[in-house]
Order: sequence, then structure tokens, then C-alpha cells
Amino acid sequence: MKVEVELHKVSFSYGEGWVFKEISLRLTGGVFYALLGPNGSGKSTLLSLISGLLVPQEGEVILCGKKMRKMPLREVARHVALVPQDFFVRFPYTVYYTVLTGRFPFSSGRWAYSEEDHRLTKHYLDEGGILHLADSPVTALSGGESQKVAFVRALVRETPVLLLDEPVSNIDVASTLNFLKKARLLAQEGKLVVAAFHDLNLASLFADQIIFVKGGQVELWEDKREALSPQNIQRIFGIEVVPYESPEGELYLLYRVE
Ligand SMILES: Nc1ncnc2c1ncn2[C@@H]1O[C@H](COP(=O)(O)OP(=O)(O)OP(=O)(O)O)[C@@H](O)[C@H]1O
Repeated sequence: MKVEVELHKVSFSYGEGWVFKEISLRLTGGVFYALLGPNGSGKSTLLSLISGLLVPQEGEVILCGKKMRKMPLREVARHVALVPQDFFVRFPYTVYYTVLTGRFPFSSGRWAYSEEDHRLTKHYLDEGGILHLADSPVTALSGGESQKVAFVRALVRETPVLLLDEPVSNIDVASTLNFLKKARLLAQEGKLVVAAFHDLNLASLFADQIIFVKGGQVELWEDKREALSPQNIQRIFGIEVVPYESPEGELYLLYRVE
């Protein structure tokens, strides 16, 4: 059965005013969703609600038919991995140990990692191009290296749901393409991938469907070309874009600057 996440009439507030009021959304495995919206529109909040880090005041987040608020966090963590916008570790653990702890929901205790956990850690460090940093303390990394550790730490959990909050904002172009190709492959294999982006072209190149977040509401567009029309981009971001189709049929949006 395909993994599924449903938000049913979800309302969420941090204390003053609603970030979301009665939003509903159904997301399924096998799809790479790009989450787009202006600063402060609620992309990170939505990802935190889907990952179980935040619990809505009203409505339900339902993961594979189960109400998330009734699931133990460890069970949620076996299903959902999140690459946060800011990945910050205060203690100088090694990169290797930091990635290994991504397997924590499957371990039977702090030091009880299996041979498989270690094998996966080495595998994903290598795939993410950071095996050479394995023994470095995470407190002594560049911004991009840190972000790669966060991405690899999420991949190593091999969850059916992968949530990415601006996952490549500090990462160089070659590594960006490497990581997003990996995420797209996971979606093609049946996983549910949701990635918040500011770069509309990364959304166009990698996503299957688009979710716009604005004014406390969400809009799911199954046809990404329709979603990324100049009219829609003007409505959501207030900017003018000119669409360009490459000979390979990829849609790019060129920004028009007065
Ligand atoms: N911890 C918090 N406490 C109070 N308000 C918050 C908190 N985190 C976010 N907010 C507010 O909630 C709203 C949504 O924030 P969120 O971080 O989800 O937006 P975003 O779309 O991810 O923004 P950005 O593109 O800047 O990352 C904003 O108005 C923000 O100021």
C-alpha cells in the first residue's frame, strides 16, 4: 500500500493568530511535491505538522490511516524524516556518529546500533559525498557541509516520508543536483517527498506536483506546468516571469527585472 499523509481541517497557531485555518491536503507516495510560498507563509510550519514536531490545535494529521497525535513519536520517526532549515548541533560529535543517530528510532538504546545501522551510515555518507568528513566534529563544518550532514542523516533512516525544508540553500550546484536527483529517485520508488524551495526552477526541474502556501491556505496543483504559469507566479509572489522551454522539454522560469 502506498504511504499517505492527510491533513484534515488542520488549524495551527503559535499563540497569536492562525498560521493555518482549517486546511485540508492529501499527499501520497510516489510523488515529489515542491512546497512554494513567500517568507513567513508557513512552509516550515506545514513540514513540522507533517513530521509530528508540531501538533495542530484543531483537526488531524493522519499518517497511513492513523491519527498522528495518537502515535508514539518513535513510531512517527520510523515513518517520517525531516531535513530542517537550520541544522545545528551544539556538541562536537563526529559526522559519523551524528548520521548514525539518524537510525535512533530503529535502535534499542543509545549505544545499541546494529551492523546494518553502521552499514547504512557508511553507505549514505559515501552517497552524499561526505565520507571524508566522517571523523570531523560537526561543530567544525562549513554551512554547506553541515547541510549535507542533515540531508544524509535523514536519508539514513530510509523512511517512507521524506520532508526537506530548503534542503540545498547552502549547497553547491553539483551537490544540489546530486541530492535532489536522489530525492526524486526515492519518490519514483514510491516514497512521499515534500521539499520547500525558494528557487522556482528547482521546483520545476525536480517536482511532480506543486503546493503553494499563502495567506493561511494551501493549494495543491497536480499539473506543475499550470501551477508555474506566469499568472500564478504573479499572484503568489508578485513577480513577473517569462517561461522558457528547453529542447528537452524542461520548463524554466526567467525572472523579469524592471
Ligand atoms: N516558533 C515560532 N513562534 C512564533 N511564531 C512563529 C514561530 N515560527 C514561525 N512563526 C511564525 O509563523 C509564520 C510561518 O512561519 P514559517 O517559518 O512556517 O514560514 P516559512 O514559509 O517557512 O518562511 P521562510 O520562507 O522564511 O522560511 C510566520 O509568520 C512566522 O513569523
